[in-house]
Amino acid sequence: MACPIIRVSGLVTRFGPQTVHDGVDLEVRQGEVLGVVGGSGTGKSVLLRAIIGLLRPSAGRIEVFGEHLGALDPDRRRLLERRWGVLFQNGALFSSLSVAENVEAPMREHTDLPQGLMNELAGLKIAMVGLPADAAPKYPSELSGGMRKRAGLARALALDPEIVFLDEPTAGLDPIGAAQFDELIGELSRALGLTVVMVTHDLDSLYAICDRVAVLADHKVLSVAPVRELERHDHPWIREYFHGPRARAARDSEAE
Ligand SMILES: Nc1ncnc2c1ncn2[C@@H]1O[C@H](COP(=O)(O)OP(=O)(O)OP(=O)(O)O)[C@@H](O)[C@H]1O
Repeated sequence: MACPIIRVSGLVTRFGPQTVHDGVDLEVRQGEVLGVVGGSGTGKSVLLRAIIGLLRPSAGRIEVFGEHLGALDPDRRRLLERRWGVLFQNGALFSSLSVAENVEAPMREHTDLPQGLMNELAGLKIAMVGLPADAAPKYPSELSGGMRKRAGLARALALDPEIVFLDEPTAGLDPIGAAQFDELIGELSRALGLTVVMVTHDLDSLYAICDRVAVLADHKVLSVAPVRELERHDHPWIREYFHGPRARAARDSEAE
């Protein structure tokens, strides 16, 4: 069995009187595509932000690549940050930078590569996510939603990360665009041996590319299992989620 690349134990997250997580445990295995699902407001995005160190948990421990995030000095933290890439919910591109400049931004922040090499690498990443070369000089406002997501993914891949975190990558895409994006993530994960942690509401994505799915409910991770096993879980939210009409449609399209 692949070893855990991320280990979250006893995570508690509170905002004032609100407790979002109350003892979240989760292990992510190297090379897997892990989906994170749960009702609205159950703390999926907050969990992602805690794992990448954007948010300090109230209690608990988060280890990434065996390093305890809470105990890292800033230099070690920066080294660790180079090993993952993040695609935020809306792509979060810098609107005043071209696509190529967006992809180069992490290189500029974390490396001393000469400009020529950065240009070349950005071109490679742009091609890798299936964008045409003429997208490179364009600004985010000149791209479709699907192209912006791809550009965000190219930026997440800029430093050849070992883990990619995706927050609702297919939200806002039409079903064909969403399926193509799923396919791209699956292909990249296989080809590059990437570990992918993906917050999603998209049942199609779970069936299409996730090796396992973690369910957040009742302030905890209730279960982590392949989607076919989760279908048999008896928690009311999981039952409703996996046995509603949308789940049936997703299962049927996977079977086709
Ligand atoms: N910085 C913050 N300060 C205060 N409350 C916050 C903060 N960030 C998130 N929250 C609260 O934490 C809860 C969980 O938020 P989160 O965005 O993780 O939910 P989610 O499961 O991703 O939901 P959705 O599926 O609707 O995107 C929400 O009630 C939210 O209002």
